[in-house]
Amino acid sequence: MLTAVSKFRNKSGLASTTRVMPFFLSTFPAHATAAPLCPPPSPYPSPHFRLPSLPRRGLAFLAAAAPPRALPPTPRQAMASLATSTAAAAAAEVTHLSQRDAADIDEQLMGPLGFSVDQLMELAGLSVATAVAEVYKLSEHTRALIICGPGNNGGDGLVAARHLYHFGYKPFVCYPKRTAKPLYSGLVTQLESLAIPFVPVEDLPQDLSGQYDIVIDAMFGFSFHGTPRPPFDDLIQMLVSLSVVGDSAKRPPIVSVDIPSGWHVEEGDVSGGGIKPDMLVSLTAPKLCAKKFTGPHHFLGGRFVPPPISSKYGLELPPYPGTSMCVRIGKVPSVDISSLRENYISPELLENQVMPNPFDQFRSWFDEAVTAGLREPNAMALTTVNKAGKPSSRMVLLKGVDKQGFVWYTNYGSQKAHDLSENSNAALLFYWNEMNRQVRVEGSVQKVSEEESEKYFHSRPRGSQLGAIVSKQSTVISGREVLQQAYKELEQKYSDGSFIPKPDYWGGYRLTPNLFEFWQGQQSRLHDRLQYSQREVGGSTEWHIQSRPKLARQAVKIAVMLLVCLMAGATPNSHGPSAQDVQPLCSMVSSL
Ligand SMILES: NC(=O)C1=CN([C@@H]2O[C@H](COP(=O)(O)OP(=O)(O)OC[C@H]3O[C@@H](n4cnc5c(N)ncnc54)[C@H](O)[C@@H]3O)[C@@H](O)[C@H]2O)[C@H](O)CC1
Ligand SMILES: [K+]
Repeated sequence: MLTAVSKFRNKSGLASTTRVMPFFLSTFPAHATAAPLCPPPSPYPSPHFRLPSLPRRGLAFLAAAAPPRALPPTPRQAMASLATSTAAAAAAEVTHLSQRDAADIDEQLMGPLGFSVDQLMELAGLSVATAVAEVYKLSEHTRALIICGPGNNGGDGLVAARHLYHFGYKPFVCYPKRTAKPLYSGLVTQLESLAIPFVPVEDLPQDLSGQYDIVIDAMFGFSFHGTPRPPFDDLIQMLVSLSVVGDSAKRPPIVSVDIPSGWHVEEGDVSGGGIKPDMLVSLTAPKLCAKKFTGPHHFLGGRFVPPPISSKYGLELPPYPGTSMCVRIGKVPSVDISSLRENYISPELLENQVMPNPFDQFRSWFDEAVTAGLREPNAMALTTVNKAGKPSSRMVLLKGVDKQGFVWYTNYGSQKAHDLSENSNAALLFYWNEMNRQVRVEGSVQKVSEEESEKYFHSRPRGSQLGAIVSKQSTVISGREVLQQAYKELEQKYSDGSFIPKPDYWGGYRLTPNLFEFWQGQQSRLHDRLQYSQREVGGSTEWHIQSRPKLARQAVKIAVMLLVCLMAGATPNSHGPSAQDVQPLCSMVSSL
């Protein structure tokens, strides 16, 4: 039974992250065998419980099983990936503003369009914080130094500092030229109430690398002109020296808000000796200097541009994905795959905590995955192997599970069906990323009865029934229109709501397991793994559990015993160690 759920940590992007699994306190009730897949409280009917219909992708040119969509871990992650995909397409069309147009837009927004500076600054600062959090994960970039200038760019920095604090970062603010206006003093008071340290310029170390994991440059925005005056000249130089450190992994990344401070708003880094930020968060629309930005992460923030501004200035801006406050623009950086690393933090998975029957254990984890709001937790990778020993995998949707096995439906003319007709052995894999959990199931596969397939077929929406008839899986067709045309014709044929017969070439399969493996990711790759295999005991088959950590502990015990013998100089011919010698080591072994 699920008794506690906490929010999942975000996982995505380019750096290592720590994922904390919500803590599930499991009590394993005796009735668990009869627990439903979804929703949890109702009993599950025989022959197997049917999962509710979930949305499927459209049919491709090579007609294929409708694969489940990828499981997006959190809405924010989904947004992040969408942001990334939107970006490439949009990059070419994004409008870049002149200094004058940027100032004009500002005036329009805060004049006839009814915005206040506080509002815009809040949205701008929030965009900066969300863009930073999307790229620079908390686990590796905790300490953030935000250097704020005297104008609104500095105000954006103060707001971003507050949001970063609430996201879990540890902000430090350097704000040498404070502005007396209530808006700014309010922002300072808010930061003080969070005990965010304000660092005087003279207390900053010459080399910022040791003390901060990320530096946010919020000194100057689009109203900057000339050359920077003290103390910003020195601060900018500090960031310049930081950005020339060769190995970017060894220094904190620099994030510039709207304009890399000190750059000409339209011409960019004219002298070539200016800041070279790793990330630029353009606000409202990128300014002309952003064309000279060569860092890996260019984002757009300030999701407040109303249509009158867009049309007046002919703004072409990328759409913001979902509810995101920022969108990546520009080239998507190539990721070093080997650096993608998760540190899993989960409750322990111990032998004495799981149910003796793996079907019950599966149901318990499945119900927890559903309750935790995972998308399509019934998506599973099905691996089949043909008679030549060639394996192939694809995602399918589990449609039912009971003590007889795992059921899914498909076209009997598909590749998987062909493989299964030659070799009934198959494997299933469930991967519940956000819960740091994976379940492997292996066994043999048989077709379900025609009656069972009929029953399920007619429980599906009529559209899916027609889709199953139209889709001749794994056959090459000349185009999508062929399917659409066939679908249309069938739709017409059955427009009177009459009975749609199940085609012979469509039906279910059931995998009868002989092995289950439950995996739970743990810190430092010391994952928990419990395997259930079958054993013949007194003429009947029983499930037997083995755990990897247990095996590892046994190995350690043996090694320590061996050490005891070696230390005591024991050989087959010697008398071996005395009881006194062995006593402390034996206590150690038994405590393992
Ligand atoms: N509509 C929007 O796009 C929004 C933008 N926001 C942010 O506001 C800045 C622009 O703010 P603004 O106050 O006009 O100017 P700056 O912050 O760039 O700085 C002005 C400030 O700096 C001083 N200054 C100018 N040049 C120098 C120099 N050479 N040396 C020293 N000091 C200099 C000047 O005297 C002023 O005091 C925009 O970029 C966005 O970041 C809003 O927050 C949201 C709406
Ligand atoms: K800036």
